[in-house]
Amino acid sequence: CLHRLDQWFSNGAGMDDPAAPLPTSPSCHEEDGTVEEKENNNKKRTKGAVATAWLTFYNIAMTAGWLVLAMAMMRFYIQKGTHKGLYRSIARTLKFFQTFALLEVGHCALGIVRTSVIVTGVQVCSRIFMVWFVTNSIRQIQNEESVILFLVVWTMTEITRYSYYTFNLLHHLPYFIKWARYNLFIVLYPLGVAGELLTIYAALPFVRRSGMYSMRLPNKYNVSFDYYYCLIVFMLSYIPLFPQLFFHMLRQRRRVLHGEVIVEKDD
Ligand SMILES: CCCCCCCCCCCCC/C=C/C(=O)SCCNC(=O)CCNC(=O)[C@H](O)C(C)(C)COP(=O)(O)OP(=O)(O)OC[C@H]1O[C@@H](n2cnc3c(N)ncnc32)[C@H](O)[C@@H]1OP(=O)(O)O
Repeated sequence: CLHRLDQWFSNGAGMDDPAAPLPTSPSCHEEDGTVEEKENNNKKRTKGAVATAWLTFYNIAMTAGWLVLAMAMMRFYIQKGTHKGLYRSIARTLKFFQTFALLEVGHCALGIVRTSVIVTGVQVCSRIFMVWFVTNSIRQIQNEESVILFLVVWTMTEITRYSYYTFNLLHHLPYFIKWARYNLFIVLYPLGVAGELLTIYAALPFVRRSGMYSMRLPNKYNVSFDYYYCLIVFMLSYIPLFPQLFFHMLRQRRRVLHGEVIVEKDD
C-alpha cells in the first residue's frame, strides 16, 4: 500500500485534484472492494496503458521525424556546400513535425504528461509562429544564416528531448541522454532564441515594404492591423517569456539530475 501511495504522489496525481481517489491495488483494497471500485480501477489502468502506448508511439515518431530532418540538412550541406536553399529543401518535413507538436499542448491539457499547459503552449506556439508566419511566409529571409542557426539548434534539442521521453517511458534511459536533455539546453536555448530573433529582425523590412498580413483603414470591417508591429511585439515578448522557460528548465534540471524536490508556483 505504501508503495502505491508513493507512486500516487510521485505521479503528481492529486496535485490538481486533492480529492482524487487513492489508487488501489490487489494487495490493498481490491479483493474486498465493491464491483464498482474494481471496474473503476480497471478503467484507470487501461487509460494509463493507452496513454503510455500513445506517448511511446508519439515520441518515437517525433524522434524519427527530427532525425530525418537532421540527415536531410547534413546531406544537403555535404552535396551543395552551401546553406542557400537548405530551408526550401526541408520545409515540408519541418512544417509537418513542428505542427504535429501541437499535440503536446493536448497531452498536458488531458493530464497524460506532468507539464504545464502554459509553458508547453508558449514553447510550441512560438515555434509554430516562427515556422509558418515568419520563415515560410517571407521567402527573402529563408537563406539567412540565422534560419540555419535555429534549425540546427531545434533539431539537436528535439532529437535529445524525444529520445529522452521514449527511453524514459521504456524504463531504459541511458545516462548520457538524461545528461544531454538537462544540460544542452543551457547553451542551445539562448542560441535558438538568438537565431529566432535575428530571423524576425531580418524579416522586418520586407514586412514593412509589402504590408503583408496587414489591414489598413478604411476597410469594411473598420479594423486596422499591422503585422510589422505585431512582429515587434512578438520579439519584445521574449523579454518576459524566455527567462520563465529557461528557469523552468533549470528547475527541471535540479529535480531530475540532483533529485531536488521543487515546489512549482501556480502558472
Ligand atoms: C501564444 C504565443 C506566444 C508567443 C510568445 C513568444 C515568446 C516566446 C519566448 C520564448 C521562445 C522560446 C523559443 C524556443 C526556442 C528553442 O526551442 S531553442 C532550442 C532549445 N530549446 C530547448 O531546450 C527547449 C526546452 N524546452 C522544453 O523542453 C519544453 O518545451 C518544455 C515545455 C519547456 C519542457 O518542460 P517540461 O515538459 O516541464 O519538462 P520535462 O522535464 O521535459 O518534462 C516534465 C515531465 O513530463 C514528462 N513528459 C513531457 N512530455 C512528455 C512526452 N512527450 N512523453 C512522455 N513524457 C513526457 C516528462 O517525462 C517529465 O515527467 P517526469 O519525469 O515524471 O517528471
